[in-house]
Formats: sequence, C-alpha cells, structure tokens
Amino acid sequence: MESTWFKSPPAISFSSSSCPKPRDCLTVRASIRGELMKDGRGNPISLRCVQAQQSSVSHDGDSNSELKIKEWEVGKYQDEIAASQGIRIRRRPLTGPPLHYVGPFEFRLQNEGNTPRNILEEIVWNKDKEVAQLKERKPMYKLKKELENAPPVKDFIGALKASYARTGLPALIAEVKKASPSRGVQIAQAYEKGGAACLSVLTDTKYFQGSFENLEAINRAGVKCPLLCKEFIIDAWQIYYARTKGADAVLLIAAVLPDLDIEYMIKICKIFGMATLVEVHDEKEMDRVLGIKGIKLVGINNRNLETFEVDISNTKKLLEGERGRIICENDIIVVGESGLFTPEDIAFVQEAGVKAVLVGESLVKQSDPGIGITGLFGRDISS
Ligand SMILES: O=P(O)(O)OC[C@@H](O)[C@@H](O)c1c[nH]c2ccccc12
Repeated sequence: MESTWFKSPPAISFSSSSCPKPRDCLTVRASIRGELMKDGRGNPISLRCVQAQQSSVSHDGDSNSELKIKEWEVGKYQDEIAASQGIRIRRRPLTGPPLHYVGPFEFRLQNEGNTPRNILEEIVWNKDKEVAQLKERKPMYKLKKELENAPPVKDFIGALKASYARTGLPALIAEVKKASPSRGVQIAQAYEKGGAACLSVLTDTKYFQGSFENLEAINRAGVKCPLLCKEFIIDAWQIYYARTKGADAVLLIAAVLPDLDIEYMIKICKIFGMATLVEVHDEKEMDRVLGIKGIKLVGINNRNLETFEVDISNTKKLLEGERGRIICENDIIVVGESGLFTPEDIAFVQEAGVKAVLVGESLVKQSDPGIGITGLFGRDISS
C-alpha cells in the first residue's frame, strides 16, 4: 500500500524553532530507546516535541517505520545541537529516514552530504550501525541483568594518583592495541609487571583491530590494573556493555559527544563507580569540557582524529594560562595521549602539567613491553 507519508509530507520542521526546548529533544532520542526518562539534571523530560510531532503523523504506516522516522528526526536535532557547540562530527549520514519518506524540500537538498568528511566521522557512522545491531541482540533489560554478575570495579583515578605519588613521574596508562585475546593477556601482564598504573584496551574491531574479548580476557586473567575501555562511545548502552566486560573506565570523545551527553554519561559511570576519561584535542573542546560538571580526568590527544596527525606540543598549548589554572584549582588530572616515545617526550608533557600518560605505539614496538616501559621513562618504574 502506498504510504500516506509519500503523498503528504508531515508538518514537521527540523529547525530548532519548531521545538521550544532542543535539550528535551536530545534526551527524547534516548527515551525512545528506553534508556532515559530524566534529563541530565534529573528532571523528568518533556515529551512535548515528540508528542506534537506524532499528532501530525499518519497512523496508516506501520509503527516501526514511524518510530524510525522519529528517531531520525530527533537525530537531526541532536546534530544541530552538536553543531551549535562547534562539534564538526555528524552522528550519522544525512540520508533520510525510511526509503518511502520524502521529506520537506530543504532536507532533500541537504541529503547530498552522505559521505563522511573524515575518518572520525566514518568511524562514528559505522559505530552507530554497529551499536544499533548489538542493541537489537542484547537489549537494555538483558544487559542490566548481566550487570549483576559484572566483575567488581577497580579505582582507576586512585591507581593513577598512587602511581604518580610513588614514582614522581606521570602515571602510565599502557594501551593494549591489536592482539588476539591470548596475546592481549600476555601484553597486559607484562605492562602490569613493568609498572603501568592502568591499562587501556582498544575494543573497536573494524578500525583498530581491538575487541571486547580482549577486555574480558584481560579482566578474567586477574590483572590488577584498572581497565579503560577504549571505544568510540556514542550511546549509553555501550557503557553498560563495557561494565559487563570488566571496564573500570571509559573514554568519552568531546569531538563526538555534545556536552549534555558527556554530562549524562559521566553520571551513569559515577553510579557504576567507573571513571570517565574525557578526551579533547583543541582549545574549544577543552573549554567546553572544563565547563562540564563532574569532570575529574581529561585527556589531551596529541593525535588529531580527523587527520591522524600527531603533535605533542598540543598538550602544552592546551594547558597554558587560564586553562591550566582552572585545571589546577579543580584538581583535574590531565592525561597526555598519543605520540609519546622517549623520556624527553615524557618530561615535556610532565612539565606542561600532565599527571598521567596514555601510550600504545612506543610500547608495542618492543618485543618485551616491560623493556618498552623502561625505555619510555628512562628508568625502571616497576617498584
Ligand atoms: O599509540 P599512541 O600514539 O601511543 O597512542 C595511544 C592512544 O593515545 C591512542 O590510541 C588514542 C587516543 N585517543 C584515541 C581515540 C581513539 C582511538 C585511539 C586513540
């Protein structure tokens, strides 16, 4: 049967002006997924926007595609809000909702931008699909049940502080990069023996050849270092999932997530006792993140995730002046991330103000990761 959507497009405008409270729309997307019925400040969210729009939706079409259309619409709002915060990464391609839908003319015009503009955007678009499939297989209610058997949480920030106090050097978060689960466990154990305070485990498979199996195996092997789940998190579901696999901390990338999402995800992590490493790459992202409540751990990525270029002076640049002062006053721990290879590099970022470093490449280059750690710091930091 021909859809009424096709004949008469609904009276939906995608500009924020049709919605008096764009923040509500952002959270509505989560509530459609059944995850969130309160806003970032704990107030019940208003479903006004969706309700208003639903009243203009024909009920001839099946409710599934209506829901998909709703999700797409709210996703549009989400991208608008993100763009207003200077976020260049779009959460999904501009392809419209289900094929039979012909949207307002202005949006058909915009639909030209269906190719990702850079690698980060491509990763995020793929992640969006991947997470949707995973969620179908394991809906939230099942995941919540599994949480009851999740391994106990380890204190990520406490481990960083203890290591810094012990060695006087930035605490090491050593990254387990692409590896089979058995090799991943060996590497993790060698990092721990070599003096790493915490471990980062890449879990993205498509682009980084990591896996959640690695995370789970390292946790099961009894490694004592707290574990950071290094994932492209775009949905709270992933945090729950990471916890069931033994994550003690998650990475939140400011280039991808709007402030409200970061705030909301920090709250979820807090409830679980997990830490959040909020990653920034430029001044604008740093300023946004410093304005978010509950920030304790900020990572400065020296690698631009849009181009993959690395420049370690980025860490220094972002810690100068007023920003450095705010960080000190608020007792925020800064992690220097990427491109660190030598004791001089470590000294450079320490001088700039970091109390921890996240290192992958330079450690895995060595056949023995323990020797890699000694080479990186210029001395044995294991005891
Ligand atoms: O291997 P390096 O240059 O030492 O970098 C490690 C880590 O900082 C890097 O893997 C990283 C930092 N942030 C990310 C976000 C996504 C993927 C990877 C990363």
